[in-house]
Amino acid sequence: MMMAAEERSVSSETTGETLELRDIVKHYPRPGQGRIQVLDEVDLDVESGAFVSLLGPSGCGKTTLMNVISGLVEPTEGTMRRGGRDVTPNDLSLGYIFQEPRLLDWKTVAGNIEFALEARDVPESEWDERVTRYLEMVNLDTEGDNYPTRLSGGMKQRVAIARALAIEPEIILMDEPFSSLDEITARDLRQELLDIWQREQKTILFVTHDINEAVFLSDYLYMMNSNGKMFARRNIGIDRPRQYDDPEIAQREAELYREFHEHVVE
Ligand SMILES: Nc1ncnc2c1ncn2[C@@H]1O[C@H](COP(=O)(O)OP(=O)(O)OP(=O)(O)O)[C@@H](O)[C@H]1O
Repeated sequence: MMMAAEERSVSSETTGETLELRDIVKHYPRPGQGRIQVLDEVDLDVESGAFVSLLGPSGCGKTTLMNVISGLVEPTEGTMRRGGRDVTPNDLSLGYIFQEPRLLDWKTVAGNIEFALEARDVPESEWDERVTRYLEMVNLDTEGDNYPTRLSGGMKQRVAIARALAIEPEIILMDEPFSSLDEITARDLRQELLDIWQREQKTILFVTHDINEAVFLSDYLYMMNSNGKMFARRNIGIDRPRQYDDPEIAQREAELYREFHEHVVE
């Protein structure tokens, strides 16, 4: 049943403290033009245990914002806080999944996961158990000795998800992870992702420009305009488990699309 957006609290299990971004500004130098502003005083709350989506038109600064959270990009201004304290990306337990799987083709599937575990200083004695556990979780337990070049696009993205989960992060950043896949595969993976999110009680921040995807997946979503300004935070307010063909999904998508369209400067 749909509830008024403002009435619904976020997630059934919130286990920790909210990550709060405040007044994040990012300027990039632009040769011959001084600089461009990509993020304009962005505020964002990622509540622990929540599935949060970030929706915005191409080039508005979504990836830049994810990179600020992960530490790949230094913000020009702004703060990240958690539990009343300033935090840096190094204080956060983060996994990052990109649009492309970014696997190492010369390593096996298991080797790719071990590579990530080694980089995070996970003791080698734990590698086998983690590789097995997370490959099973994404239904690839028979592929550990295979090489990425022999896998389909959907299977590669599953490996990328297993690799991110294997380091057991608290927060998973996902930047349009399913946008290069066909819709059938993407639907399967979205469902798997939701199953994992609920079972493992992860916090997910998910970038997309697909409103239907955001509505299907999220507890709440943020909307950005082309000028890098965050103009709305909206609860989805549809009970889980959700079905793609549920008219409530289509109705919420239409409402949010109208609002998004009104604000996005083309
Ligand atoms: N390192 C950089 N140096 C200069 N400009 C950059 C840099 N990275 C991104 N930009 C510019 O910042 C703007 C925002 O880019 P960003 O990748 O964050 O947008 P996005 O919303 O993720 O786009 P998309 O949806 O197409 O992936 C773009 O105009 C881009 O050209």
